[in-house]
Amino acid sequence: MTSEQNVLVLGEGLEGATASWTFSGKTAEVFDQHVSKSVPAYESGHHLIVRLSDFFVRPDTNVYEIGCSTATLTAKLAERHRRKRVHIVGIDIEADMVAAARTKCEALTNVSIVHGDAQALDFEHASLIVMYYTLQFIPLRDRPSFLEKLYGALIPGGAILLFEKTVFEDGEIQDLISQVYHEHKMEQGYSSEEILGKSLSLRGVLQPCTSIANQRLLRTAGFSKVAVIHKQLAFEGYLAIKGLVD
Ligand SMILES: C[S@@+](CC[C@H](N)C(=O)[O-])C[C@H]1O[C@@H](n2cnc3c(N)ncnc32)[C@H](O)[C@@H]1O
Repeated sequence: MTSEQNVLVLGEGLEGATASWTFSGKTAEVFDQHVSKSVPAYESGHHLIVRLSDFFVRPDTNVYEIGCSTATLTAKLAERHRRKRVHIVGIDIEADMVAAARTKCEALTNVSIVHGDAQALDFEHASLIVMYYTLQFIPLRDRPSFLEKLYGALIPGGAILLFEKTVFEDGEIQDLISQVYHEHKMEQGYSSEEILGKSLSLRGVLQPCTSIANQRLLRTAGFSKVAVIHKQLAFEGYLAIKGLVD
């Protein structure tokens, strides 16, 4: 039997097929556990974003988390800025994620959870836009215009915090980082079959770029200041600031 025909095991009881990873259905139910085991430094990345958000979030603006999943980070941002007259907006394309996000944010009066494809939505008067491992699921050809749209929605001095899984330019480094990442997943309790299954299911769905390409994308969209602010194996975070003058 070929890998295309196999039912793949993906961890947390999830099943799938090659090149067919989805965030809908059962994935939403087990997402919090799955993502925190799969993404190295998942929680410390959230902490970094929350701390950095203090420098950019302004009263009477919108703060967006695009691809909020179950709203773990959206809720942390809302809690941090609850005294600031700021509207925190979590967005996700998957109805099951949106339902879980709305439940998690029920008690937070400064949060809206929007169901939709971020590529088709309008953004406005934003002081901060966060994408925590979401842009990697948007088709490569659409990323330049999408980032230009987000740049246009930011107020001067506003920022984007973008986290992405990346690939290394050097094949040898890519190979050894991949091996260490597999070991990390084994330490999280995943079997070899689950690790391979997840990797096959993400084929063509998660499209990573190099660090250089991501930084170039941000600069081309208009951001005058771009820096790498987080790095753990292939998982990288960028801060991109819109200049006070365009
Ligand atoms: C890796 S998860 C994000 C994790 C989340 N930010 C966190 O901190 O736990 C990616 C999310 O992006 C969503 N997504 C993918 N493409 C999207 C799009 N075009 N518009 C809105 N959400 C999207 C997926 O449904 C998924 O929930």
